[in-house]
Amino acid sequence: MPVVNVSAAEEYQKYINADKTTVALFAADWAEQCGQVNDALEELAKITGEKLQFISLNAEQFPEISMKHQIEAVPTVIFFAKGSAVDRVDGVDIAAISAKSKKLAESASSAAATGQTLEERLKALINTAPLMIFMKGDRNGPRCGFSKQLIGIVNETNLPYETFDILGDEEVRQGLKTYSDWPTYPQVYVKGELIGGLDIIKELLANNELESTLKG
Ligand SMILES: N[C@@H](CCC(=O)N[C@@H](CS)C(=O)NCC(=O)O)C(=O)O
Repeated sequence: MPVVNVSAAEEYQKYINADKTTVALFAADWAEQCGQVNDALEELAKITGEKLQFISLNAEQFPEISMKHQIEAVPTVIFFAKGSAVDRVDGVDIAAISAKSKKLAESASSAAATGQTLEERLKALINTAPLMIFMKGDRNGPRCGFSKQLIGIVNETNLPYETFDILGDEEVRQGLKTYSDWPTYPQVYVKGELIGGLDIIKELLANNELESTLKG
């Protein structure tokens, strides 16, 4: 399916709320670079056609939508999964748009192959191990100070655990925040139940309750 030029708000809503992930280009006629991004999306649509859908809309024609998504410059591309913005690229960064689109198409394929919904996938992921940590990076290379501190504390307990790098999967990164109603990473789960982030782990440590809590 080629890039669909959306001309009504209802049409836009229908696309972004669909089961298929939507790549939406916020554009303006006067900004030449939007054409470049549109052409790139047309090419991506040929490759990822079945997995993703592509739309473009005139940002100025939809001021409320543009404001809601803080469109400060055109072109901006926003990736929507079931109505929620899960990622974006501001400006003409064709490589980033292409990489993100391909990644989302891949995760759509794996979800389709296993027949899993995102919720089922998240549930399976948080139950991967009795002690499960969702973080930025991994235990050998945490990519955020909070995740690094958390790994340092958990390592002291010598308990076995598994990690999931949310930086490699935007759908999980955003989806788990909603699923668990917890807006940040790291997130620590024991037997599928959320314990909390770094502050909670520090609190448990200070109260001498960390090891017993992590054992479940
Ligand atoms: N006070 C938090 C600190 C964690 C935090 O603020 N994480 C931020 C920055 S690494 C985060 O995950 N933001 C959301 C995101 O990056 O998706 C805790 O106790 O875990």
